[in-house]
Amino acid sequence: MQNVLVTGGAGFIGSNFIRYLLNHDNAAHIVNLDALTYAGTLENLRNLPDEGRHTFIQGDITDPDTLAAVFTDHAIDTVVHFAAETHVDRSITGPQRFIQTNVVGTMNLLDAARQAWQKPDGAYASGVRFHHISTDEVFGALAAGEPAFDEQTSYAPRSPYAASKAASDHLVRAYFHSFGLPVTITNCSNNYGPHQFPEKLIPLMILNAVEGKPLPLYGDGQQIRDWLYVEDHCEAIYCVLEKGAVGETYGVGGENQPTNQTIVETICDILDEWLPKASFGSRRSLIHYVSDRPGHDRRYAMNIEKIRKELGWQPSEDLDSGLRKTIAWYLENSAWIESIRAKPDFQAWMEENYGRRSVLA
Ligand SMILES: Cc1cn([C@H]2C[C@H](O)[C@@H](COP(=O)(O)OP(=O)(O)O[C@H]3O[C@H](C)C(=O)[C@H](O)[C@H]3O)O2)c(=O)[nH]c1=O
Repeated sequence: MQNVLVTGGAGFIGSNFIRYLLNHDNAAHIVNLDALTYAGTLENLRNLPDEGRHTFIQGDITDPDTLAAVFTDHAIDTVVHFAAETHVDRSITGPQRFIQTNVVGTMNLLDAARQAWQKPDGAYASGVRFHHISTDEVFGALAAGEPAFDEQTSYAPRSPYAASKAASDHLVRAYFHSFGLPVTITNCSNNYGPHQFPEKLIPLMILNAVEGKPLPLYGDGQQIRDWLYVEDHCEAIYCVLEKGAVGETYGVGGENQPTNQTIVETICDILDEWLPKASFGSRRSLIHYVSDRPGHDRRYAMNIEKIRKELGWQPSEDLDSGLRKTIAWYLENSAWIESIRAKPDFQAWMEENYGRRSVLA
């Protein structure tokens, strides 16, 4: 792994991965290709360790010419593909962009890798790897008590976002089987941690609770996610790049499965402990139950026995300490928050989203 193309490296997980790689791998040079859509920001790349090994290029994976030039100009030997539209609510109000970026963009990237790496005899340059970052949402929804998803679970996506990621996973496997492209895939559970865009549950609730704004829980708030601290996720990806077998898929989860209500209550309690007492009393009083997300998946959970047994990875962050680190980061990074808030798309989305949901209780 010498010249690593990270797509979507100005986003939440991608920028955390770049930091992780620069800290843990002395040799890797990173080319970060990011379109800087609403969720990507150069603020995520401030103060990188060993900055000289990071090159930023603004560009879109839906443009094949951009991709061909990046592979040629930078002699890319490894791809770690994060670039995607990721917010389920946005996929419900506007699926088009999800298909363009997540499906067409992934296929373009697979084509570019194949063109750059495949020799005339059909063999590939040695040591090349295409790693695809995916999600446990491709497996659909679990009921309470059902066993967690694993690598054998059938695909059953239910949101346009999940369907687009399922399609991208199928394409990556198709390029392995049809063209021999050396691929690996990870399907991760819900990430949280520093630099996450505040449209997602945890950062939205932190910022609203700090400001005394309503905390909108969808439906009954009893949905379950499997929360994975982003640095644990980055470690898992690095582990798969180092030790994972070509053609294989690995599930990555956090083994923390509280209800959404418990997560939000815990955030409120930590802020009550850390900040001066609010005039309205406990921050839990800000919780409002609002109309549910259409087709809301009840529960996700990822079985991690394969990656644990075969590659020796397991998450190390427990939810309470991970949440405390995350909340501390948001409290200490007001400049980052202001830069996100200044984005016109952020304001428009928050207004539209709050307007759409009626407060039920
Ligand atoms: C924003 C928001 C969310 N929620 C609920 C909806 C979900 O049950 C849970 C988490 O929602 P969020 O939108 O943060 O994430 P998911 O829909 O679970 O999907 C996330 O995790 C997977 C793995 C990905 O692959 C997605 O890219 C990622 O966005 O909280 C609320 O109750 N209120 C809110 O205001």
